Amino acid sequence: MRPDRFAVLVTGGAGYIGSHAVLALLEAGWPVVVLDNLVTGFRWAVDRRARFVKGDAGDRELVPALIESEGIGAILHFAGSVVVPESVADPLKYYRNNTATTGALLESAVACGVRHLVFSSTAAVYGDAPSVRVDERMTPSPINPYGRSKLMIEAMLADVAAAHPLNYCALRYFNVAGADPLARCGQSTLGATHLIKVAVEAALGTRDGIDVFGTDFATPDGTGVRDYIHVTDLAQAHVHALDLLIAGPGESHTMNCGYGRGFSVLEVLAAVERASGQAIARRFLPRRPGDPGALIADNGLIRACTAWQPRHAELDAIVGHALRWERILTERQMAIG
Ligand SMILES: NC(=O)c1ccc[n+]([C@@H]2O[C@H](COP(=O)([O-])OP(=O)(O)OC[C@H]3O[C@@H](n4cnc5c(N)ncnc54)[C@H](O)[C@@H]3O)[C@@H](O)[C@H]2O)c1
Ligand SMILES: O=c1ccn([C@@H]2O[C@H](COP(=O)(O)OP(=O)(O)O[C@H]3O[C@H](CO)[C@H](O)[C@H](O)[C@H]3O)[C@@H](O)[C@H]2O)c(=O)[nH]1
Repeated sequence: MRPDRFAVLVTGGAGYIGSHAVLALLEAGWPVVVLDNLVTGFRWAVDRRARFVKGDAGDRELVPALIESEGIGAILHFAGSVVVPESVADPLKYYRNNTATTGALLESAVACGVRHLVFSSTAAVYGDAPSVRVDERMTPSPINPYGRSKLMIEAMLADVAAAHPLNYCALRYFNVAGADPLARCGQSTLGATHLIKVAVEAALGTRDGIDVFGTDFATPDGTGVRDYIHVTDLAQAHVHALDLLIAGPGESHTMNCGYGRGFSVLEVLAAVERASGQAIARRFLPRRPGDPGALIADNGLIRACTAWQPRHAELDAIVGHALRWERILTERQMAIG
């Protein structure tokens, strides 16, 4: 505990990335309050040392009351809708639950004098980037409503920080994967579409196999290349971002979160086969609409601005932890029947 410190509100703290961030904050000594409406998250995923409140991040009565009663001085804002194809089919859901909800959260934060906010942005803001390695100076150009809903929030944050005594870090996550190395939590999302999650499900037989979307990209083996970041390293980046906001002279930052290297779909499948000892059946299909061939983070900025030190960057570690968590989930589901 850091009794001299305020408490941190974690919206979406019952979700995949938020639940890992809660662990990182607790381990760094922060008192933590989680606010989550449980639309995709799980109450059991929240560490018992954190206070849990079920509710909406955009609730203009609940949030100010919570900020006042819990002594909240900073917000880590993970709550949102995250599925790209769904955002294409139902864009207004994304402008409501991402953009409008964050607007309401910011109103509460400003009204109550919250000074710091760390926001979950995404590499999806870059869209079809003109180069494989992207840095924060590139003009964002999202190609789907999900990315646009997040870029609108980045713009809103910049305006709010210019007008009020609140600074922020917008962290643009690349491809988040893996699970807590101590197996306390992991990705439990139902019907997930992320490659590593889908591949470990296929290895454990909870799905038949995997579709490989596109074999004709300008990449070494023709399949899509991504910068997979271990969720625990990403969670740690949030603790460093918070420290940066507190220490700094009120500046705000927009920073990539990735390792600066990429793996193809086939390399990921080979890693999952190595870790599980199971062959994964695959179908080769055309490209998914809107998929860039390769997307890799330039992470020079976060490395220069913070003391962030990735510890789990090896693909085998990311896949191994994801697989172990998937086994735990499968066993739990079998126990429930
Ligand atoms: N998973 C990725 O690869 C990835 C990549 C880039 C950015 N992000 C961003 O990171 C954040 C967390 O994503 P995740 O993968 O952990 O997703 P997730 O669905 O597991 O977590 C989101 C959490 O927010 C909660 N929630 C949603 N809307 C809410 C609301 N209005 N009020 C309160 N709680 C609400 C959900 O119940 C869930 O617990 C999201 O903002 C997402 O856009 C994720
Ligand atoms: O079943 C699958 C799933 C994925 N892929 C391929 O695997 C790669 C990674 O795909 P994911 O769906 O795991 O992730 P995306 O790169 O499409 O997008 C993810 O990372 C982005 C940032 O890089 C955004 O944050 C976005 O929200 C998040 O879903 C892509 O080449 C994709 O075509 C397959 O071949 N088969």
